Amino acid sequence: MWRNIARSAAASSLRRSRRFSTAIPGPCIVHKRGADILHDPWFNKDTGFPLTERDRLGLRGLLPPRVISFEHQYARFMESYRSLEKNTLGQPDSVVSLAKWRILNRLHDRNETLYYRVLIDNIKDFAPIIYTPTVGLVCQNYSGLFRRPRGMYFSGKDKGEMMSMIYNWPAHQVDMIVITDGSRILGLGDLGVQGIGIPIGKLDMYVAAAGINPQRILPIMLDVGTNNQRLLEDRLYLGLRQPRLEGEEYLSVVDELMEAIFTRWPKAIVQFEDFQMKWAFETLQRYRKKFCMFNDDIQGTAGVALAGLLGTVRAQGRPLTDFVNQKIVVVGAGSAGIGVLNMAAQAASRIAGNTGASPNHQFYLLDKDGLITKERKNIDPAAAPFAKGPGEIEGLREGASLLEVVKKVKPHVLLGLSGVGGVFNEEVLKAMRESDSTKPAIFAMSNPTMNAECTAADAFKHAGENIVFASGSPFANVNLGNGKVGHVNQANNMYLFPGIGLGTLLAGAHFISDGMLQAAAECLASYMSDEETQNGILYPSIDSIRHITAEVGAAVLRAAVAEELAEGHGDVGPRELEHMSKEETVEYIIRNMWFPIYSPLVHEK
Ligand SMILES: NC(=O)c1ccc[n+]([C@@H]2O[C@H](COP(=O)([O-])OP(=O)(O)OC[C@H]3O[C@@H](n4cnc5c(N)ncnc54)[C@H](O)[C@@H]3O)[C@@H](O)[C@H]2O)c1
Ligand SMILES: O=C(O)C[C@H](O)C(=O)O
Ligand SMILES: [Mg+2]
Repeated sequence: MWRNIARSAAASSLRRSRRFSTAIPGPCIVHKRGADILHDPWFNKDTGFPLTERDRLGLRGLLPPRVISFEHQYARFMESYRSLEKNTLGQPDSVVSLAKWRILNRLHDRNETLYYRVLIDNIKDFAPIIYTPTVGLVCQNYSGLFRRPRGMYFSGKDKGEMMSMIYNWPAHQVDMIVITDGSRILGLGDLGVQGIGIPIGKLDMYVAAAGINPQRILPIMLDVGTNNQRLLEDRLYLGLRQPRLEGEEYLSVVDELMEAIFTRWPKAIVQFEDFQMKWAFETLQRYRKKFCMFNDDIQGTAGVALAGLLGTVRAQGRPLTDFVNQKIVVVGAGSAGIGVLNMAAQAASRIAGNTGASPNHQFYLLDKDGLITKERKNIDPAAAPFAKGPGEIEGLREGASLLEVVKKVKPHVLLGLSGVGGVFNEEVLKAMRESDSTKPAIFAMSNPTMNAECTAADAFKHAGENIVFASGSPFANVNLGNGKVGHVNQANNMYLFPGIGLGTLLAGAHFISDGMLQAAAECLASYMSDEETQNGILYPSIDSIRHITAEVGAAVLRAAVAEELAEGHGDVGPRELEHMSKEETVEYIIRNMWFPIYSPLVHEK
């Protein structure tokens, strides 16, 4: 009975997702035979190899005789996943999440086609396991969890060797690379080499959401040491046991890696992820015009937050032009917080029609030392444009506490990117009841869950039921009683980075412009209907992430075409891209999404 239910549920979700599949899978060339294929997750089909293929590839006798269909393999995996869920009921969240991660990771290591199919079809359930928040726990426990490597590892000790090392990667073509130096993993700090989990999780989202072929992705860890004393003393730690490289020494290592990457794959796109603030901004500035790259924490996050901020204006039933009047308090002046403010300021001045008035007078920025004003000593240059002058903050002093700021400003929006769990405490949330907005917005965007500025339940309890709430990590909707539900949005850059990467790739752009990023944010902002935003729903459900990504990708591609940055991809040249309508561009993007289906394997020496 259960088997049938599991199978029919699997079959219906397979049907649902087929709209993204290409009709008949073309053959796939493989340069291996026999057991080597079974041990290669790109090509392995486990018991799914048809008999003719077993003969052709020298697999006969290496597998049990019965051939199991893909649908049956899928149902079998889902059954074991569901029984794991049943068997771990009542155990601590971290134990359950890690057990789920392990079973998914084992499949990932064995059979990527089946892995990505279950991931795509069950993205809402599985994203919190392979991505945020569980990926944070995985990074924290990486040395103990390590079984086999994934991606590439470059270290400070490889200086002078990177250009040849990059050719050790087995794929001929790589489209998307996510790279970290592990220095600021989510809100968990410096995790050194253990941060490799982040590029892996981000690239899984690229496959699931953007349909990038998993044979063309590459997670990279750049290990320049760690300043995390606990890791340096941990005998199981797998990274370099030395303090982080700094200054020119650090930059020369990153330079060498970037040169190596783009020498081998000139058309690749590189996403920088979870670099500590000083290097996040510095590397973005250094490489942005030279290579096709972006920083997701600065630029991806900014677009997602801006879409949410515009959504909160619509949620109040006000026209978008009212955005310039919104008082926004940003807590956290790091790469993410400053990135958000830069993009919000650009949007405000666009909306204000470039009147020349200071676009950011409605923004308030706090860091660990409180409100940032022009009196701040050694102010970070990136934060300086948002520092308040004496005339702008009557009654507030340099370093004023968050509570003081909220009480005085009565902001429309309170947005946290501080990495500190619980800083939106009961008093702060209660103070938001006095907000000048009819629907105050609370964005607790820090990750993972423990580091969120507040929980969803606390936000609705203390700040009131009429708030709009969003968090970076997933929380369940809140039951407000009397049949009412407090909707929880997930304000996470996963809604944008896959579309930014895919749109740039298919445009064949060599540079990711502000216009392309702005197009991505605007596309996400306009995705929801007025009715949805007025019900506090600012972002779509993650179930539709492939569709959102197709739309965002098309917006990015069209912006690249408009700016004459598109050079085309494969057989499709810039002229053809130029002549595509909006709908045709979305269709083009969808047609180019890889979909997990077993292809006939053809051996070639
Ligand atoms: N939801 C998303 O999509 C998303 C995207 C990017 C980053 N993030 C999260 O945002 C957080 C910050 O990321 P980042 O790259 O900006 O980090 P960062 O280290 O560059 O910056 C953190 C900032 O928070 C400030 N801060 C620390 N303690 C504070 C306190 N008690 N009160 C006020 N400010 C405080 C610091 O002074 C610093 O300015 C992380 O938890 C990260 O996971 C979420
Ligand atoms: O990784 C995430 O979930 C979002 C973001 O990039 C972060 O650093 O927190
Ligand atoms: Mg990040």
